[in-house]
Amino acid sequence: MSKKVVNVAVGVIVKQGKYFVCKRSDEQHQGGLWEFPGGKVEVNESVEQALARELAEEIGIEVKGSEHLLTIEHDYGDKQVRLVVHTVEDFTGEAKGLEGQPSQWVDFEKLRTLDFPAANVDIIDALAVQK
Ligand SMILES: Nc1nc2c([nH]c(=O)n2[C@H]2C[C@H](O)[C@@H](COP(=O)(O)OP(=O)(O)OP(=O)(O)O)O2)c(=O)[nH]1
Ligand SMILES: [Mg+2]
Repeated sequence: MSKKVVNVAVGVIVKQGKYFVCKRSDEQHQGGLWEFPGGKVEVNESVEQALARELAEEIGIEVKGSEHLLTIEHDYGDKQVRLVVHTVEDFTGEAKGLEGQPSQWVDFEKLRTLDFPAANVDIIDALAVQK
């Protein structure tokens, strides 16, 4: 039987050339690493709906528009994920960690030095190409 794949909506929030990242808590899967905010797509929800919901819940912004960047399938061994990554430049509100998670705005040079889950290598590569 093939393993269940968890669909995750991920948002790369960009403002004035900087990227918003949050730190995953130690208890979470891939805990202690930086992430682009987002979360699991629920049943009867589109990726865009999940993205808007998760970004409202986790960082308090309202997404007005987003662009698909790439989709990554990655098997962590204990969990198989499909990250559907969107770039979000069109939003209202001030991004902040609403769930107590550390967060920061970083430029690309800093972004590439942060510790992310392994699947995120492809996201950083895609952003490097865009620049
Ligand atoms: N949000 C996010 N998840 C990522 C990234 N990279 C990566 O491998 N993941 C993985 C880690 C998790 O296995 C999964 C996302 O799950 P999540 O913990 O954010 O899901 P969620 O917000 O719905 O939270 P919960 O229900 O687990 O509390 O995707 C990333 O950049 N951002
Ligand atoms: Mg999440």
